[in-house]
Amino acid sequence: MESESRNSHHYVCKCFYTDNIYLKQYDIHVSYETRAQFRKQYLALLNKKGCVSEKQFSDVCSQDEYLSPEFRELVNLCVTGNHGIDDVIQKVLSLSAERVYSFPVFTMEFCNKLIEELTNFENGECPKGRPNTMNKYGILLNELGFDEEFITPLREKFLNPIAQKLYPDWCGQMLDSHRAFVVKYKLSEDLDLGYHYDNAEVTLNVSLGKEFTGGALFFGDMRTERKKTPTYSECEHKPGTGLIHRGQHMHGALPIESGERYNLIIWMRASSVRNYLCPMCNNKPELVVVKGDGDGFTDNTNRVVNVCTVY
Ligand SMILES: O=C(O)CCC(=O)C(=O)O
Ligand SMILES: [Fe+2]
Repeated sequence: MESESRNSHHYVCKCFYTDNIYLKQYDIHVSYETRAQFRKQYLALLNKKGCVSEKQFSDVCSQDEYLSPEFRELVNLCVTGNHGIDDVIQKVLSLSAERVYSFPVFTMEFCNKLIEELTNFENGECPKGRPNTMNKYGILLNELGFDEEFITPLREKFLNPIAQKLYPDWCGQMLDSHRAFVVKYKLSEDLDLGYHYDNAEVTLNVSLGKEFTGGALFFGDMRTERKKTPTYSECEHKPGTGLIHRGQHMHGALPIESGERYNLIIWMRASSVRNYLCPMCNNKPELVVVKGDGDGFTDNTNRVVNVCTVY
């Protein structure tokens, strides 16, 4: 029984990414690969259903238009044909740190809107949790109600196919939950982030802006492969662009020198691996029930440790 659940992966068919997309407003299911294909195939039908102006057509197309065109092309490459890791690596930028890649993710228009939302939330009265013990000014995206409508579909539809190609050895094909938050750095607030590894199998870190100098990420060794002479490389942030890396790849952030820096961090997790080995303590996890989403462990055994947790 145990080995069965250890080996059983979960799959979706490739068509999940492009077909059977329901447009509630027009009550039709469509396929969307490119805007040109979509226009050719559906414009007449949409016209009949009352989608008559160019603006209405653009609104229909814009469901994914917060994503940069290069990002959508990258995902398309990952889900169509039998492209291997080398084809995908050619489409992304390989950075100086080992197996750290960068690619455009969001449009700048979207980044600006997201920062505006985050600022409103920060200035509001709601009590706020913090993403982890290292950030005083971070914002957890589930507290903004962004998980269901934004991060979960982004992970399932777009990030999983990329992680699957780039990190098959880090369960890139089995990512089934996440913790998403925004970190913020500014001269009078948090300046930098200490050297650490993430509670994640694969991490995406997207720079949202605003304007800043300094604040580059630095990478060292993998947590479990510390070298005598540690490796060290720096990777700059570029607004709209994401960096993807293995969660266990040790890293930190250099001090910001001016301006304000906001980055969206998505720690992606695979229950199939962490259920057997906790990446934080390196032991078999002892499960403790918590309120909220927990850290990506699932309970196959019903063995839960009874301790008090402080929220
Ligand atoms: O400041 C950054 O861009 C990195 C943040 C980070 O590594 C983390 O929160 O895990
Ligand atoms: Fe990190």
